[in-house]
Amino acid sequence: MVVFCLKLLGLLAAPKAQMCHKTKAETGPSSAQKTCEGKRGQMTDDTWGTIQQDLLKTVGQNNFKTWIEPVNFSELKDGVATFHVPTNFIGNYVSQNYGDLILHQMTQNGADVQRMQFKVGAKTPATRPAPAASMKKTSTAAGVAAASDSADMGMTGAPLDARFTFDSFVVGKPNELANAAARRVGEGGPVTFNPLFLYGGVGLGKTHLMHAIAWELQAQRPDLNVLYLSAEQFMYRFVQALRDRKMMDFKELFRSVDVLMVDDVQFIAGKDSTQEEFFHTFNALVDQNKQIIISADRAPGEIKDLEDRIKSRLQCGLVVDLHPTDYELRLGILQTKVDTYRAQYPELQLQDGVLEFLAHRISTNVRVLEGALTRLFAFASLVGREITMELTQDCLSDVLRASERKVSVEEIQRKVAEHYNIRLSDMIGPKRVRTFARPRQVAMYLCKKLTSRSLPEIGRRFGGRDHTTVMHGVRRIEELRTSDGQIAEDLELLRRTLEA
Ligand SMILES: Nc1ncnc2c1ncn2[C@@H]1O[C@H](COP(=O)(O)OP(=O)(O)OP(=O)(O)O)[C@@H](O)[C@H]1O
Repeated sequence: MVVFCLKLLGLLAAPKAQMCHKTKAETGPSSAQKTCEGKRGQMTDDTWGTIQQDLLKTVGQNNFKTWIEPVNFSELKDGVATFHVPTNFIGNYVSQNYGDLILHQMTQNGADVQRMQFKVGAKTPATRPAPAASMKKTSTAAGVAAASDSADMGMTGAPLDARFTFDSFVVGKPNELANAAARRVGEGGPVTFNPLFLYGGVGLGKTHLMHAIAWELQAQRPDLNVLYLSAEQFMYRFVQALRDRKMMDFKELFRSVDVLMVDDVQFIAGKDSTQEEFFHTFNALVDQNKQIIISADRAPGEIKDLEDRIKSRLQCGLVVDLHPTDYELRLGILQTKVDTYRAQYPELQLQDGVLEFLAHRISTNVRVLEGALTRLFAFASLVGREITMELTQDCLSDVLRASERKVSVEEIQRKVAEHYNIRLSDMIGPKRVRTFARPRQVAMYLCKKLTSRSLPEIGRRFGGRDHTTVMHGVRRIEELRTSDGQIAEDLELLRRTLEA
């Protein structure tokens, strides 16, 4: 029988980051290990305490404090040992580096353990549940699959991450509209725009905002049935219902929600029958004036292999995008994160200028930015040193290298030509009319600012022009940037597109 209870509270059981540590022990402890067991399968907090003491001896004080101490044993059930960890990063690190060791110690202490999983969150959930996994992000940095939440979630939605709330979402110019729209929908008032369509590049906060809306709806309108799931999960449910001949149940379930939230809708592109079902679900809910919230990595019209009728439906409501982060937003996010880290690592000193440096240098997505900061704090704590510029460059050299801008002259020429709606050949060609000359100068200016090419090199790429022509062009745009609002706006937009 299908479970009809979609109340958000019922959807919140599984963790955000379940990291299964599968090792050779998955096939069962060795016979030698089995013989040394006392009470088979027993494992208590005390046993974990004993194991921790053993681990302390093996890994040393510093590693122990950083990695093992924050790990809390939760339960051992059906051969699966569950631990709670404060962050994904710690869970992944422990799983990768100490997984075998912990498993070994547990077996030595008589525990019948075959597998371990690390869940982010406190051991005993407070009013809010422990951070939970969304179906779409099932793999972890440890390269292991998430636990089988997909198998046992029945017909409920994906759990929510307790960290993804409006309170923890830092608002800046690039995301203020998306944030305002999300907040409005989160109030659960009369449906004004349907659907709300949020889109943006990787790691810019789409999922964070979706979860924040769901949390807010839960607080403001506990009477509503809210269903949050990824498009992948929607497809999974659909296929399962087809297989089990339970399509009526499936339809009824999806049509009985008050708010349907589907994350990463681009996933269903090219999947014909899933699209068809999604289309019918969508229409049925809109007809009943039920709120739909969708996220995707691009605008509806730009999702390839998505049927036109779906594209047009998705465009019917409010379409808002999360722009690539700017420097101020990145700095704001870093400062907010640092405040939380200070509680976790009170002894750590952070030199002035480090956050500004990171906000300047890491211009990719927020996930990368967060990851860099987490690594930096963990590293500084391990080596017991102040976070200086030098330590930052050492510790994050790979991230910093990967984030170096690699915009090419050709890319700039193409984007600028597109922006001003002229042909590429006219931009590079000899014509001097203003319609072509100004975009050409803008492109030269951006080449100078965003690439490491010299003036003569740039000149060569612009139809063999002399370096003095390039210099003149760059200077002219520099002047116009302060006196002509339109040029300033064009430059900002182009720079953002090129750096995205
Ligand atoms: N404005 C913000 N304030 C605070 N944290 C943010 C912000 N934007 C993104 N983040 C954080 O960055 C990480 C990535 O965000 P999220 O998962 O929401 O990205 P996404 O847009 O869904 O990416 P993807 O396309 O990969 O699914 C999350 O940890 C999220 O909390």
